[in-house]
Amino acid sequence: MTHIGDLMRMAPVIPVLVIDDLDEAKPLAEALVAGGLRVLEVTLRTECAPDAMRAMAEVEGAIVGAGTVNTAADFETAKAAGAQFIVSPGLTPSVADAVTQAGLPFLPGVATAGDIMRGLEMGLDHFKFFPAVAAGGVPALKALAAPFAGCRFCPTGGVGADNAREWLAIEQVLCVGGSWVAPRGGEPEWITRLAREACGLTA
Ligand SMILES: O=C[C@H](O)COP(=O)(O)O
Ligand SMILES: CC(=O)C(=O)O
Repeated sequence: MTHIGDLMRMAPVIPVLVIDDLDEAKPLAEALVAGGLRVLEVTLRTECAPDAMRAMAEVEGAIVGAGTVNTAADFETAKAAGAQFIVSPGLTPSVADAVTQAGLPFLPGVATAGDIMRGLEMGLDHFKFFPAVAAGGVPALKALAAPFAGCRFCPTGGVGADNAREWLAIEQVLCVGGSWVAPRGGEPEWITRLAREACGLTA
């Protein structure tokens, strides 16, 4: 099984995608992969998200997972759509059990020390820090990460081209998540350019 840490190390940014129009899904994946971003999080926030995941998985090189997996039922939807990894804004036993039993890479959201401790009790040590800016920004994650040296993070929520480097400079941050690399309705050429710029963030 691919470990979530391996996916987090593939590029500095995991695009967080909200797809309204199924026809845009495959061109969007092509544009992001062309720009160097292969790990794609499709949020289950729109009706077409499961079909969008199926369409995007046809793109060579794309690794398509589901985000906004808030319940065990959402997990079943994601699994049926072929999700290769699972992202959740939070951490609950029902979602964590379902994902780990299925053996899929899992990136649950945490925002407090208690969240991280519950994750560690479940055998998890890679987390989304969400909502990154609203939960206190870079100083909050630095303080939170200090007692949990073995944990790794993907800050998401308010991260953009203007502040991503600051987050990526934190030793325990493997990548960031964000929607800025794929603005809704953006032209593919523009999205490829944004993806290339995102790939250069750790250069
Ligand atoms: O809910 C928001 C997503 O996690 C992405 O956040 P963002 O649009 O601030 O990048
Ligand atoms: C925000 C978030 O973590 C998600 O939609 O999965």
